[in-house]
Amino acid sequence: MSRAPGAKGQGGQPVAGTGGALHALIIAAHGRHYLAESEADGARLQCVTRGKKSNVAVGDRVRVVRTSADQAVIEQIEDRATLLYRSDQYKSKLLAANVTRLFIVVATEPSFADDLVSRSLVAAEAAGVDAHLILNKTDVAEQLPRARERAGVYAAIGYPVHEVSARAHPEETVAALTPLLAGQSSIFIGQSGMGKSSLINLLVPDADIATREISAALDTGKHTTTFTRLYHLPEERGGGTVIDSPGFQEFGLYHLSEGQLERAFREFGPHLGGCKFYNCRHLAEPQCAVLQAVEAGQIARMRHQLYGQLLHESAQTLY
Ligand SMILES: Nc1nc2c(ncn2[C@@H]2O[C@H](COP(=O)(O)OP(=O)(O)OP(=O)(O)O)[C@@H](O)[C@H]2O)c(=O)[nH]1
Ligand SMILES: [Zn+2]
Repeated sequence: MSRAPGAKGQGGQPVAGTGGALHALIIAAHGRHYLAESEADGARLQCVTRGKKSNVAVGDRVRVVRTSADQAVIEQIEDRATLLYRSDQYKSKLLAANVTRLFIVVATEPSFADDLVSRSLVAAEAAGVDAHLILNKTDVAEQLPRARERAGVYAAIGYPVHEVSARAHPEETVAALTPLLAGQSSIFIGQSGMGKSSLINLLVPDADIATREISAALDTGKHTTTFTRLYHLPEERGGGTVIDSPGFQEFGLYHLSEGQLERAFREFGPHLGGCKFYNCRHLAEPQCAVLQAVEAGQIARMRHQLYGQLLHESAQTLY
């Protein structure tokens, strides 16, 4: 499949006989190339944006104008219910749009990073997305108590933790996760090796075929796991969609303001307002209710340290 000289060559004008604007859902993104699915008939369209804009995310609902049978230009992004993104000092990167639920996949082994889990939770809070943890590989018995204890820190502050084993108990895993996914627009994120692909393959029976099709349409060559894509869940299990994002090592949140950060640590909530200074940053101020809660063991030190790190990062943005 050749890629659109499309937009540029034809000035983005609709091709005669291909119809006018269409509503479509972005189901994959690879650099500035997107794959959209027509809401009318499910047709797949390779899309580009006008000019150098790259502010489109998987999960976006867009209005496109066809430039050929299978190519289109994105004209407009519909209002988003939610937008998840990460950022570094220099720029931000859209992760997914219109997601209602985020699942962070962790496992008994390899060991997971609290830093990445907490950053994902902060991103979810800031975006207004409901967040859950999936603790996979419960069959690895020796590591289970420790992993449970570590996941328990998140359960204690209100994030549901679902224990599954994609390999040893696939049917139970599907049964446990299906009601959580039905009718939702979900995203799965996780470090490499946690079993995210194994879970997606259980939940989306034709995920491999769909990925190959998307990869071919986007012309990504061998890099099949380096792009974010959206799958439809089987109707007989209640439908919904799930976005699989490639694993990443870093989850920068430089774009969040101090106020957003304070609110994104939900266990700080009951203590906010109890500080001596109304503009307390909860770092080293005297009579800070948050610091007192850390000392009293009511707030996990690890979480407070990350809060401090994120405040530091939010002061570093160059954009
Ligand atoms: N013991 C055990 N192993 C599992 C389970 N689920 C997945 N694995 C194994 O864990 C390894 C990683 O699984 P993947 O599904 O490839 O993990 P991933 O998180 O998608 O990792 P990347 O593909 O690197 O992003 C594979 O060898 C799986 O067979 C489980 O429930 N129990
Ligand atoms: Zn304070």
